Amino acid sequence: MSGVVVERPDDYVVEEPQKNHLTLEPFNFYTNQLVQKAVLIILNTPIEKLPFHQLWSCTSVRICADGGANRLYYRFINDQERERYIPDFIVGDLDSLREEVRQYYLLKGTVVLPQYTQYATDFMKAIEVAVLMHTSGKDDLYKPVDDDNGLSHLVKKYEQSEPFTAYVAGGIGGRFDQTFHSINLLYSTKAEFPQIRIFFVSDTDLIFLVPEGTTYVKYASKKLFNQHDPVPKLGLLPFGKRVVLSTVGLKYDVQDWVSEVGANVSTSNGVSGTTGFVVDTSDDIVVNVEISHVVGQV
Ligand SMILES: Nc1ncnc2c1ncn2[C@@H]1O[C@H](COP(=O)(O)OP(=O)(O)OP(=O)(O)O)[C@@H](O)[C@H]1O
Ligand SMILES: Cc1ncc(C[n+]2csc(CCO)c2C)c(N)n1
Repeated sequence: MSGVVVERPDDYVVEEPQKNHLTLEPFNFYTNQLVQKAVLIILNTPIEKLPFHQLWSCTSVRICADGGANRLYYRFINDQERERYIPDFIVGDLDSLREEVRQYYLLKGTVVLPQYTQYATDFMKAIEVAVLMHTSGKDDLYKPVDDDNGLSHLVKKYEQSEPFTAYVAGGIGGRFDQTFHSINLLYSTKAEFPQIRIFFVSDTDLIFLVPEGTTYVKYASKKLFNQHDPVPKLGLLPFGKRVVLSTVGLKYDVQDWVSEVGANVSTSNGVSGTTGFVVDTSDDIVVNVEISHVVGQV
């Protein structure tokens, strides 16, 4: 079998790579500082166990995909709390949006954008809003938009979009086709909107695409995203093509290791790197890192 696996100590100091690389800082939202150009997309899955306040305060545009607005609304027990968290947009076919929720956010100034097409998911529609907000066409979102598929046309009209980060609350771990759709969007948005960097935040994991090439995943400390496990669990998941992987800073570092669905896949690996780890991959893969935060901490 090709490739080598090397077991590392629980804490392993990793230097930033010398060669040309991409740096990702997926855990920055925990620092409560605004991540430049970040948006929050709230999907229709439970949000109670997410680090919600950090996600909210690190983003400047907040978009609910249809029933995601219900999740936001019912997260709060009274209007005094609720009115501090007003989304900018609610978008989708609106078959899940509760009437009292729609009324409330409309009164508070949220733009409600019906998009009735049944050839795109509400999540995809939310991504289109996020993209448009980073183009010169953002003002069009505040004018009437064709309510079937108008967003897709607008997105095509304004091609250039500035790079930005999208944190996605939920979308993983619920219905299996929806979960797979979320994973698929990591690949399809890279092709269609390469300027977006998507990070899914689930109850248990941070999930993101690591593109072909060398990526340095950087953080101040493992404690920032996981206070329970000194070696947070991690998976290197080749949902796309067969890949050849080399890593530095994982509990089970691999070198020239061939990985594909149906053969070897590195699951139940762990993060050893004290302030970062490096993944070198011949094609795009998905990485999940186990997160945990102290219960009760905002
Ligand atoms: N059970 C689930 N598991 C994972 N993600 C979900 C689940 N339900 C909804 N989502 C995500 O939340 C988004 C909004 O969902 P909502 O239930 O409001 O609309 P829907 O009409 O059921 O979904 P869609 O029309 O997008 O298929 C979906 O597009 C999807 O990304
Ligand atoms: C080949 C194909 N498969 C499934 C759907 C159904 N679908 C996909 S997204 C969506 C919107 C849900 O709000 C619906 C119903 C389709 N149109 N085409």
